[in-house]
Amino acid sequence: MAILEVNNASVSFGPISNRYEVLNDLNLKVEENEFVAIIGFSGAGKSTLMSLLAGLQKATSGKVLFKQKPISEPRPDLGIMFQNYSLLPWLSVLDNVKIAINAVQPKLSKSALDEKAHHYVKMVKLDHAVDKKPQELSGGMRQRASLARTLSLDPEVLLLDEPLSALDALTRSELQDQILNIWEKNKRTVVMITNDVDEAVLMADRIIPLTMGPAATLSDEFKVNMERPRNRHTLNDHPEFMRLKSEITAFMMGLNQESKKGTGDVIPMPKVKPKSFSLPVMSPTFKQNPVPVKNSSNVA
Ligand SMILES: Nc1ncnc2c1ncn2[C@@H]1O[C@H](COP(=O)(O)OP(=O)(O)OP(=O)(O)O)[C@@H](O)[C@H]1O
Repeated sequence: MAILEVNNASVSFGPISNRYEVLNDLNLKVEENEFVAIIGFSGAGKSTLMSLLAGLQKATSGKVLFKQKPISEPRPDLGIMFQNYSLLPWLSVLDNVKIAINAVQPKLSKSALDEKAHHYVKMVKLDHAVDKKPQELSGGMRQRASLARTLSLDPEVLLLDEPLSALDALTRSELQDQILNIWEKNKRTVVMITNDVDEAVLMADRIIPLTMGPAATLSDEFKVNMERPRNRHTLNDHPEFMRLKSEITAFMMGLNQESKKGTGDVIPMPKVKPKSFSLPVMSPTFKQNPVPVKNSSNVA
């Protein structure tokens, strides 16, 4: 039975006279303990989709259900990690994690809270920076602090909006493994947004492309029929990995081409004809000694 379900959901912004439809008629079913990757271009509406799944954004039409019940507001069992970190700037890394844990487990003793917060900070390899404030961290460190905070809530569903995009390749690999570990060991459900096809194939059970906006929608999925644990070191030689990677890449390039059709490249000209047009006949003296014409745009 699906733990998370989207039924014919659309999201639009702006007044009725000037509606901007970001998402159109989305349908999605995520089963318990599944790992689903959503892949899409910048501006397609991926974050809007995540906000919709997290209960932060209401659907203009259609429904979003968690365990068969409509999601009306954010809830701790749907843990979202935003692309833009959203850490509290006046709190240290440790306190940012503590405040999140405290919100869902207010009765935890001070020492238990401290221990739990340290556990998650260590998990994302930020133990050397526990006392640093967000502005003292690099982008990648902020991303890790944000991930620690989301993981510390121990949510049933992890909604990860490009969680690894600001990381260097090595840290990115390490955190991919961490997320996979947490998902496998704790039997969690993950919906992750990424724009990295390799990452999606390495991590997910299913990969669902989001078409280009406006009015983006979810395309047919790609199933990743590869045994787990997947070995990142031999992945490039795996025939299924190579097949999926090339099929998904070709599909995404097709979406990109499709969205360019009829836009930007050729500007349609209005269907108007000048009434009459003839060049003035110039006198011989003008040809020999033309008086320069002052152009308003280059007059000092
Ligand atoms: N609250 C809002 N009001 C009006 N327009 C919005 C709002 N939120 C998002 N949009 C518009 O919806 C579109 C999709 O935005 P969204 O942030 O979901 O895209 P994205 O795929 O996550 O982009 P990126 O990968 O660049 O972060 C954009 O054109 C954005 O301007």
